[in-house]
Amino acid sequence: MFSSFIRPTNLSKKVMGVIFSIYLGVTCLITSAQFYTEYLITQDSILSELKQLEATVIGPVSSNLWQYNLNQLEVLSAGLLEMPIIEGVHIVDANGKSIISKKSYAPASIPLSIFDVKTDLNWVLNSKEIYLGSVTLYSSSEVVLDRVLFGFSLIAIAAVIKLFILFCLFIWAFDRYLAIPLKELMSQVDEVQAGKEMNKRIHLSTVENNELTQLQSHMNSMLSAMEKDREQLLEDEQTKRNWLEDAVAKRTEALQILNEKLEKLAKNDSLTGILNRGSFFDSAQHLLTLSERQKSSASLVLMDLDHFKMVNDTYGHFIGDKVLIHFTQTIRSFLRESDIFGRLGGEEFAIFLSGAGINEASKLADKLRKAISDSTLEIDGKTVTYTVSIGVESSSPNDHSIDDLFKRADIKLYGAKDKGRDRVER
Ligand SMILES: Nc1nc2c(ncn2[C@@H]2O[C@H](COP(=O)(O)OP(=O)(O)OP(=O)(O)O)[C@@H](O)[C@H]2O)c(=O)[nH]1
Repeated sequence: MFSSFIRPTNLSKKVMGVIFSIYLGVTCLITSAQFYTEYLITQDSILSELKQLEATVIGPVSSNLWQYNLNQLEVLSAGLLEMPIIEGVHIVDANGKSIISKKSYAPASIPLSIFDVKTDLNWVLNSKEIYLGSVTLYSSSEVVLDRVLFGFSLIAIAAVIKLFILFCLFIWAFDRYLAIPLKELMSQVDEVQAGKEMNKRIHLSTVENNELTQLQSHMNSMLSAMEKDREQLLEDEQTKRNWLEDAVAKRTEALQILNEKLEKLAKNDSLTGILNRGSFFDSAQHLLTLSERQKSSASLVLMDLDHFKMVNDTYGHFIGDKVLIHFTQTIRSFLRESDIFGRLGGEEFAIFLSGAGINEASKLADKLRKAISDSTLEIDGKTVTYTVSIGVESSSPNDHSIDDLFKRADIKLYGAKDKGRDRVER
């Protein structure tokens, strides 16, 4: 019946159990003390009633005993036994011999306790008091209990009613001031825990300022501190992430630049910056295949500086290098974007011209030769001039490999050298 009334929490059950056990124990103790006190008071009142009775009957009993009228004594004692508070009557003579001994209860059902009042019987003759014996009236616990029972029943019923009313009031108060707010607090804590909103706070519907509202404000302070910490953590994490992304981006950029440099180094000649032998032949082969497919012509211009050893020997390697750079820059200024220019090694260079026939290539070669032989270099106060020999060869439909074209151009170049240098052979 109470299970729906009491909030189903272990705490409430435990608190109720403890409080009601204590309350029940205390109530039982007080009720027992009340009952015992009532018993003693009732017993005293019965004793005084017995004494009054004895005082009333002492005259007739003494008279009958003086006359030794046993029949009258029998009737008198039977009459006394009829009274509800008397359980027994005992009359003895002056020698202590029992004359009347009557009990209202059966020998098998002796009461728990028996108490009595005893009075001596005297007879006055010629102003002289003669001792006749004594009369004792008995009463018992049964009589006291009979009287007390009603009052005690009232006390017990009042105690049970009080207990029940207090029980209900306590449950209501416990529920109203503790169980409901606690349940509300728990459900809001669960909501905060389950939800993603960090700014959510606990808000109890009770407005009284008590330990629960203090707990609520402590919890809210804790939640605020947690939110602040979390925000700080997120901020730190974001800063770290930004720093990391920045570092990765910088490193990637550096790697890209390095890769480009490496690629350039692998493909280009370190002194002149134009394609090296390997890259030149790769690109030239690719373009030759393309020209072959497009059935267009292509030409290879092979160049070798004349008596370059002498330049080195005369001016030194440093100036020799400057001459190589000057040669490269001069040739490059005559070329188109689509032309391929490379250093094959030492002082030997080559140009691959896509879409150019032998005439066009020879014309260009002559322009180049003339530009070189006309140029004058002023280095460290020294004037240097030099020439170049050129062999020109155009592709034929049978040229699948750049090596074939190169071999033929090389022969032409040697021809130019043989014929006196500073010449173009085709
Ligand atoms: N300064 C410099 N000299 C180089 C470089 N590469 C090769 N040489 C020199 O170029 C010279 C080439 O000499 P040779 O092969 O005898 O040819 P040449 O003297 O030009 O004579 P011909 O080709 O017959 O006209 C050598 O002395 C090499 O040391 C370089 O990168 N820098």
